[in-house]
Amino acid sequence: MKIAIIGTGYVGLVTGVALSEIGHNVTCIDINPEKIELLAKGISPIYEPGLEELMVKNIEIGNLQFTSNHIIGLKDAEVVYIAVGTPQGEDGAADLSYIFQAARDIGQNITRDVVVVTKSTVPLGTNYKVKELVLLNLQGNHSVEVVSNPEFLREGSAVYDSFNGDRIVIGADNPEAANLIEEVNIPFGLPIIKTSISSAEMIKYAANAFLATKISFINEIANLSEKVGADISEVAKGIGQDERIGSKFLNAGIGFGGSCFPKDTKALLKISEEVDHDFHLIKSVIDINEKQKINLVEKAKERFGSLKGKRISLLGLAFKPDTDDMREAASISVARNLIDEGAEVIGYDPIAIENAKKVLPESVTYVNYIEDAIKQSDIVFLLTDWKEIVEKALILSSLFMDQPIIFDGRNCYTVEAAKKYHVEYISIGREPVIPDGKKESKTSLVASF
Ligand SMILES: NC(=O)C1=CN([C@@H]2O[C@H](COP(=O)(O)OP(=O)(O)OC[C@H]3O[C@@H](n4cnc5c(N)ncnc54)[C@H](O)[C@@H]3O)[C@@H](O)[C@H]2O)C=CC1
Ligand SMILES: O=C(O)[C@H]1O[C@H](OP(=O)(O)OP(=O)(O)OC[C@H]2O[C@@H](n3ccc(=O)[nH]c3=O)[C@H](O)[C@@H]2O)[C@H](O)[C@@H](O)[C@@H]1O
Repeated sequence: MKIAIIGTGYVGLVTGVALSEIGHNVTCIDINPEKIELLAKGISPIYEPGLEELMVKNIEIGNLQFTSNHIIGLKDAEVVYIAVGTPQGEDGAADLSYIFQAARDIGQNITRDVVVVTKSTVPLGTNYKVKELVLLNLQGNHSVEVVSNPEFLREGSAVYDSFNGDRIVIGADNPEAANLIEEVNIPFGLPIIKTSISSAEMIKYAANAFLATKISFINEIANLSEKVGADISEVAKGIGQDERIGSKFLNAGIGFGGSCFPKDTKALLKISEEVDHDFHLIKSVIDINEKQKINLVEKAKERFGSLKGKRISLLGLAFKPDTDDMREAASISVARNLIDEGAEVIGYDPIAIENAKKVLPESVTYVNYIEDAIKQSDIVFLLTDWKEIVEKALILSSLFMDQPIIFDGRNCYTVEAAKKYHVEYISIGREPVIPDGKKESKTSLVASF
């Protein structure tokens, strides 16, 4: 089938590549000409494991094209996906300006009957507005249907998720349009759930809000556990074994970040306010998360009294491992707060440094190797559990720091491991580890590395 995708960000690009991989002829359109130039050369502008290889393969076999020209991209398209951003607006509601512009672009440039599929996360009722706008801008006599097809991929495993997702939601009021989009998706071999447009729009917000709630819940239990002498790792294991609860998304830490949970929880709150619904729970989820982001800074202040002049390395700057996305990353609030306290901040990330430079305070300095970050530090903050960081931070701190101390925002190590390496170790929802006895010799540490 001939498909056009508007927007080649995390969602649009991955969707375009995945649809081309299952045999569709896909043209991805973006208003950013630099992105399109890179993409046309087979270079992915984002770091996403496995994406570039699949993209190059489908460009070569002729299933995948890129353009910044809507006239070229929309010509003859039978299905048009909207995958533009819906960032948080000033009042917390989703900013729909990119969605509405995409709808106008579609209306002005389609050359045949189309089904418009909204992949972007949009508030209730948006799909109807999209249909209206497409029709209003239509240049010919074409029929237009809209389908809500929310996306559930996670950054860092977006390609895997596209082919292994738990479900595909198709929300449509018109059964023929729903059937067409089902046909597009059948080769994925995933369960398909058909709903009304409004239910599909709500499913996306409800899914993200539920996951965010699970995280804020476990973070509150972690904070309480610290005060009463329980250990959150044991508690999470104990409750996660109950199939009704499930073990996923029970990792306590420094709160959820990223391009979606923070904005989607706020957008859901706004949606509720607009219909006079007092959504108390989601308000608490957001508040808990705000506080949780600076949990480690508070702990460091308590431990040292003052952080003035302390050299603190932040290990992991992206909002989660395996991505270069810095949107709402915990490192942003942590760096700002540490600098306000007079600390010197050193940043390290395996992939996200260039993006981090655009959003972290100017006074942050960066190093290209984790070894250098730790060697220069009085205190280590572990913020993102990249595999490399987890493998190296504990042992390198033990090796290179005079008085090794790690504040771990992702609970990467066991208490036993911290004790073994004689590292002072402060994590979330667990007893701090205060090292006792003599540190192992450097030779024996190097040997075990
Ligand atoms: N990032 C993620 O992991 C997920 C995002 N979503 C949702 O998907 C949507 C897209 O998110 P991202 O891919 O992260 O956004 P993004 O900001 O990375 O990419 C959006 C792209 O759309 C382009 N664009 C904007 N207006 C355009 C127009 N009129 N014509 C052509 N291109 C245009 C921009 O230049 C940009 O490249 C959002 O609603 C988001 O909430 C849903 C699931 C996962
Ligand atoms: O709508 C979206 O954009 C996407 O949002 C999330 O995906 P993503 O933000 O890429 O990443 P997650 O793995 O969900 O992590 C989000 C944040 O929660 C944090 N988290 C996650 C899990 C956990 O147990 N604890 C925890 O603190 C992560 O560190 C990260 O900061 C959802 O998992 C996707 O299903 C959804 O499509």
